Amino acid sequence: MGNVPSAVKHCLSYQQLLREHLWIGDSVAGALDSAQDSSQFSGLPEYVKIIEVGPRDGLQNEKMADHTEVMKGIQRYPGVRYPVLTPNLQGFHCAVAAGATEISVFGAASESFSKKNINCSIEESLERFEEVVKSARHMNIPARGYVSCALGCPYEGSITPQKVTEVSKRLYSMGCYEISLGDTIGVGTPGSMKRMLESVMKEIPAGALAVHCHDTYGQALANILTALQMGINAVDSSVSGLGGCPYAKNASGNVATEDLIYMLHGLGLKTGVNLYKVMEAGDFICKAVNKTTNSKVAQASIRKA
Ligand SMILES: CC(C)(COP(=O)([O-])OP(=O)([O-])OC[C@H]1O[C@@H](n2cnc3c(N)ncnc32)[C@H](O)[C@@H]1OP(=O)([O-])[O-])[C@@H](O)C(=O)NCCC(=O)NCCSC(=O)C[C@@](C)(O)CC(=O)[O-]
Repeated sequence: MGNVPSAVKHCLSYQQLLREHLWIGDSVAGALDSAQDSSQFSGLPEYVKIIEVGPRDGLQNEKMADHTEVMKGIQRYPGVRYPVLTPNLQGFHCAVAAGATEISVFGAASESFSKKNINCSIEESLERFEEVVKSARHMNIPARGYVSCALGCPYEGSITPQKVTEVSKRLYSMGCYEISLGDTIGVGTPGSMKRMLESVMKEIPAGALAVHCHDTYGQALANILTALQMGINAVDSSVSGLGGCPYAKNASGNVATEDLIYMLHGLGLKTGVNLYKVMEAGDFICKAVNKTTNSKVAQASIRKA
């Protein structure tokens, strides 16, 4: 990795740790001492897919080199997808050249956020995404779609469930296999999550939806539980709760992967992920970027040690 800056080196070893311990899915053995019982909750899925966004969302506020350098540096393993956010065709071609095996287009349900984040209107963004997703499909590269500001916008305040539904439907119709609904600034509550999902699920099946909850107001786990009860079984999270969006000032990171796993395993749901090994990855990356973990589970285990 000759001239790779140290932040990127950290990212590479971090990716490695996550791959080994999270994406490959070690067996879950005795992750929790507490009783595992989901019987009090109706409608929960048996298995929850966790989409680890730490290497991207978790580090996007850090001073780091371009993704090409990171993608070139990582060691590839069979069966592992290496997704990259691609705002336009230019980004798509760079990502493919760098070996991305999955891409995500990222739109918003708020005009103002769309303009700040990707410098175009919602309609223009959807036209660009059409081209990107079409190219991805030609190359058999799976495409995922994000809808930011699904529960509120840092510039416009509240966003209607209808708008979220409209943008999600367009992304789904163009061929995104999964739509991740982002509470970008973490202002949602179980009530607003339920209202938004009720609307979106009239157009898109639960199996093609994921939630992406930032934890600014401490509502992320409650919002995720609401989504699970409504039949969603894919959840984005970031190890140690690192991250935030450069265009959503004061928004905290995503829900911590450790806390999410703790809740899911406590409910008796399967994830295929070993909590302790994720905590090791969290400890590693926090030290590397000189941050304190936002994971309550990790904090509790530090206090216990
Ligand atoms: C989308 C752009 C690039 C438009 O930026 P722009 O300035 O409108 O682009 P442009 O087409 O006018 O081109 C200007 C220059 O940018 C270059 N350019 C054009 N496209 C690319 C590209 N893909 N990669 C590299 N370079 C690019 C292009 O080549 C040109 O270079 P020049 O000729 O001046 O040297 C910009 O606004 C941008 O980079 N936005 C991304 C910002 C970002 O990373 N935001 C955080 C992502 S996280 C998120 O959105 C939320 C999420 C997903 O986590 C979920 C949630 O929490 O809600």
